[in-house]
Amino acid sequence: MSFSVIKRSFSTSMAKNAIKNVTVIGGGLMGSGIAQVTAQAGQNVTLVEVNADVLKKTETSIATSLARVAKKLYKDKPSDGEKFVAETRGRIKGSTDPIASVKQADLVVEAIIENIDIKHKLFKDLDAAAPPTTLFASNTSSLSIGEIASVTNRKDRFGGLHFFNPVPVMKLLEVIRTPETSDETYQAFMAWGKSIGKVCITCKDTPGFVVNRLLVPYMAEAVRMYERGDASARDIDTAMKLGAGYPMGPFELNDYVGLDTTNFILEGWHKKMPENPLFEPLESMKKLVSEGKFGIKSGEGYYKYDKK
Ligand SMILES: CCCCCCCC(=O)CC(=O)SCCNC(=O)CCNC(=O)[C@H](O)C(C)(C)COP(=O)(O)OP(=O)(O)OC[C@H]1O[C@@H](n2cnc3c(N)ncnc32)[C@H](O)[C@@H]1OP(=O)(O)O
Ligand SMILES: NC(=O)C1=CN([C@@H]2O[C@H](COP(=O)(O)OP(=O)(O)OC[C@H]3O[C@@H](n4cnc5c(N)ncnc54)[C@H](O)[C@@H]3O)[C@@H](O)[C@H]2O)C=CC1
Repeated sequence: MSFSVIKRSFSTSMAKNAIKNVTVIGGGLMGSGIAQVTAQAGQNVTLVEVNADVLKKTETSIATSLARVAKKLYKDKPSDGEKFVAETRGRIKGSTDPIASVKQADLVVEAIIENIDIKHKLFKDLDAAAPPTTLFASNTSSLSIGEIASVTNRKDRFGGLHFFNPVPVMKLLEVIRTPETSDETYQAFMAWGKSIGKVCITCKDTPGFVVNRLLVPYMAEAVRMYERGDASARDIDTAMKLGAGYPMGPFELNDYVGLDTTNFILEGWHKKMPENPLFEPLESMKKLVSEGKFGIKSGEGYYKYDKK
């Protein structure tokens, strides 16, 4: 009896605190997807970018992705698909003013470039501007959530929400709690992840969390095999797709994510953990990055791509 009373008051307080207004900072590859899936779930999104031109590009990429989702969801009724796209887009408001964008926010998800100094500057400004109840999260791939949160006065209301690329397709959300993230914040993150259709797992604030801590060494060993001449990149990719059931081989995935990103992660972890041989930098990847060959986004990485 007393249990059911407690349960009711807990769920009432959760319902009262449900996240409805989300601000996403950064509308690149990840931020555009995060904004899209949040709006698809019926929540209001403010999407912040550095200028109007980038916002326009973000808007186009969300429209393209939404059209793919609509085609799948409403294949027998295209008019409903059009309505879905229009309504979802209508819930996303673009902004170039991060300070104003957080005034009404229940949750802020940061997805700007992977640079600790730039993230620190942003969160310092947002912390001063946002209501004390606003929850903050970073989508960082490789940095420490605690270190990012250290410049704010809301370390208990700060955690990691790590999405996967492409966000509209990948079902996983890693919810990261630091030793200072409160239980209430953690529960709110888990509930929010579920509300936008993701399957949440929890991980401590350790380098790479779960997926990247396993994926990066795997990818690095594949590159070492190629550098030793054991097998070609194409054959390693074919082997891992047909022999291990991966949707993409390690070189295709590397080109898809961006070699600049994986190289940055590896170098950062090598600097932090120089004794760990898994994170030794990769000569072929460093060379490609120095030549501006970042993978699909630049037209060439381990493979060549037609520029659209
Ligand atoms: C090296 C490690 C370094 C880590 C660096 C940091 C990175 C991180 O922090 C975390 C990460 O994100 S790690 C990367 C995780 N992502 C992956 O592993 C993707 C693996 N690839 C795939 O799942 C499929 O090839 C994929 C889904 C991408 C494409 O599938 P297909 O090859 O079958 O191609 P499609 O037929 O075009 O697509 C399949 C269905 O998905 C829909 N779709 C794809 N992209 C979409 C998008 N952007 N928006 C909306 N819908 C999308 C597409 O419509 C299709 O749907 P169906 O028609 O129903 O099949
Ligand atoms: N690329 C990937 O597969 C994944 C990346 N991540 C993480 O997500 C974050 C974003 O990565 P991507 O979307 O790949 O990068 P991206 O380079 O595609 O997008 C970053 C966007 O942030 C914008 N930006 C930079 N500074 C800003 C600021 N102060 N205010 C507002 N916007 C700003 C840039 O204009 C750019 O459009 C990084 O922390 C990355 O580690 C996480 C999961 C997967």
